[in-house]
Amino acid sequence: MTVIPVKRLDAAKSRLRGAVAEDRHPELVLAMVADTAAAVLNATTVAGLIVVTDDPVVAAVVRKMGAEVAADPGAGLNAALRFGADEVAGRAAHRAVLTGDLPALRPEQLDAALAGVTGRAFVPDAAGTGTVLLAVPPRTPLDPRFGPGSAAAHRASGAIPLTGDWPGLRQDVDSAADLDTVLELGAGDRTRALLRDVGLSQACTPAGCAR
Ligand SMILES: Nc1nc2c(ncn2[C@@H]2O[C@H](COP(=O)(O)OP(=O)(O)OP(=O)(O)O)[C@@H](O)[C@H]2O)c(=O)[nH]1
Ligand SMILES: C=C(OP(=O)(O)O)C(=O)O
Repeated sequence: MTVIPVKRLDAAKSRLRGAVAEDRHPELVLAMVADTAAAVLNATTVAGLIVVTDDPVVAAVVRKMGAEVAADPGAGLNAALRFGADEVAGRAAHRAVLTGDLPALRPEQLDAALAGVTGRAFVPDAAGTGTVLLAVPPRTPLDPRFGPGSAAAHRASGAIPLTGDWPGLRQDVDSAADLDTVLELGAGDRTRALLRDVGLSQACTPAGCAR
């Protein structure tokens, strides 16, 4: 089972504000969440998805896609993750938590990363400082340490870093520059459509991408 935490859309991705017009910001965040969720739900090794959120729009969209929704306990990101992981304990071999800002995630990249989970393990983000995925086998506490410098915190807590050729999995979107990168990697349909709509899309050919 996989868990994705999502902040309320009016508060989410504050560092990304300004990348698109203010009134389109919630749509962009939602599109990235939906593309992340779609990739997770299409992964063959994932038994199901639970989204921990207090946002009614996010809840409605991901439910329609086939995810379950749990209310955010309201005590921050790691509390939301612990709560989500507890909700699915005993329902699957492995539990994985994933950030909701991975619009270029591909199901096969998630499958490949999860195949390497033999103990408590994490996937650092592309920058190497943050974390995009933390996973545990049965009966192992999740002990999430997301937040600034989380890759070092997960490593220091004994989690095994997993690295592989998983560019879509590792590329989270925190800034406007990250949007360019996910477009180059190949963002999911919803994110690409939104960015095209606001004039930020790229035209890609086998020779490369150009604005
Ligand atoms: N349910 C829940 N999700 C959270 C919370 N804080 C962060 N998240 C989610 O955790 C994931 C990773 O968080 P960040 O990359 O820091 O995203 P963010 O907090 O929206 O971004 P900034 O406002 O720019 O810090 C995203 O999917 C967020 O929506 C929280 O308190 N509750
Ligand atoms: C919350 C995190 O993401 P970011 O640093 O990308 O905000 C994290 O890496 O723990």
